Amino acid sequence: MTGAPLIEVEDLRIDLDDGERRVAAAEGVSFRISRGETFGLVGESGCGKSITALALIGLLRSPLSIGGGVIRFDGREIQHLSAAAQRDLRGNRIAMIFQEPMTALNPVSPVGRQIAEMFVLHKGKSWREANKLAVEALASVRVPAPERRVNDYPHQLSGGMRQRVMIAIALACGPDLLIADEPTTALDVTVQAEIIELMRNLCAQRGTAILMISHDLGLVANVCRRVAVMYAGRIVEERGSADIFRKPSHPYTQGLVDSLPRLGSRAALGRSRLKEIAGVVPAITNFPEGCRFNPRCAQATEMCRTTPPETDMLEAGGLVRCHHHA
Ligand SMILES: Nc1ncnc2c1ncn2[C@@H]1O[C@H](COP(=O)(O)OP(=O)(O)OP(=O)(O)O)[C@@H](O)[C@H]1O
Repeated sequence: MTGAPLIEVEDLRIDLDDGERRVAAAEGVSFRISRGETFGLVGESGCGKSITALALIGLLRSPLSIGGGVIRFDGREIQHLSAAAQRDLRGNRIAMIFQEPMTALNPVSPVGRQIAEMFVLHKGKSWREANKLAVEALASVRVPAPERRVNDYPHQLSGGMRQRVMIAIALACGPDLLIADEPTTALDVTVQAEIIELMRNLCAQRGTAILMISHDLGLVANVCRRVAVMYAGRIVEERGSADIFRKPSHPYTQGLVDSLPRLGSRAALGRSRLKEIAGVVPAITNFPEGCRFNPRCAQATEMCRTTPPETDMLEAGGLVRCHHHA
């Protein structure tokens, strides 16, 4: 590990331009991830997690675009790289896996070929060599009988096996950063745990940093050392994973913690309902004045309705954006 961050996001703003006006879908987003570190981005659907990830890898497309701020990867500003250099960065140094592997995999190409392609395109290997490496890559993600499975098409594999193939493709070139956006949301719980364990182990062995994105705070805190909580396009709290559970500082984080089933609790046993956060995430075009969480917050005061809170450093370590933080 070196002291310099692997990726550094400073005051990032993402604009949505609907042809008539330009609004900020995300703003003031700042965080850093060191080499080999595990960092989570958590929040309900629509808070801006995925668009932040897409901005990091230069894949935002119209009507969304970067409206301000800086993204540095290994000291270089991503926005100022040529399209070819950005492509190279994506294949070689930053990889991404998504919720539904079927949309990322090519349905008419055997999975072995799709893995081998990474070695040919990004590492200059011959097809013969790349095919051998593809079998090894499938074995590394514990796909049984990899020498036969390389010939399978994506539809011949289960959801869990397809996600293993995606991990093999993502890690083929030995990236420095793996972005995992809801990687197991479509899978059932036991398969989910296996895939997370596999991803975590492989990245730890290879020193690959993870940016994990999910609506599930329990899952993210289990995998990541640090967690940033996002609400309505802003990071509202950033803490060490253990602290987030022990002493959440922002009322929104508190709400996310309260909505998690606890082992052995009545809710976990299905006998009572979990405590949900009342209300919904506002649409981008309708962010409230002041603190964006104020309409859903039991602690909101007049100041919360008029003045956006600044980011405060917490004595115990971490950051929070709330006028009345704990
Ligand atoms: N191509 C697009 N055009 C217009 N709005 C978009 C587009 N992509 C995302 N958005 C909007 O940007 C906001 C943030 O979306 P984003 O996908 O980042 O949320 P998220 O927190 O990742 O949630 P989810 O888990 O549902 O993907 C949402 O309000 C979404 O509707």
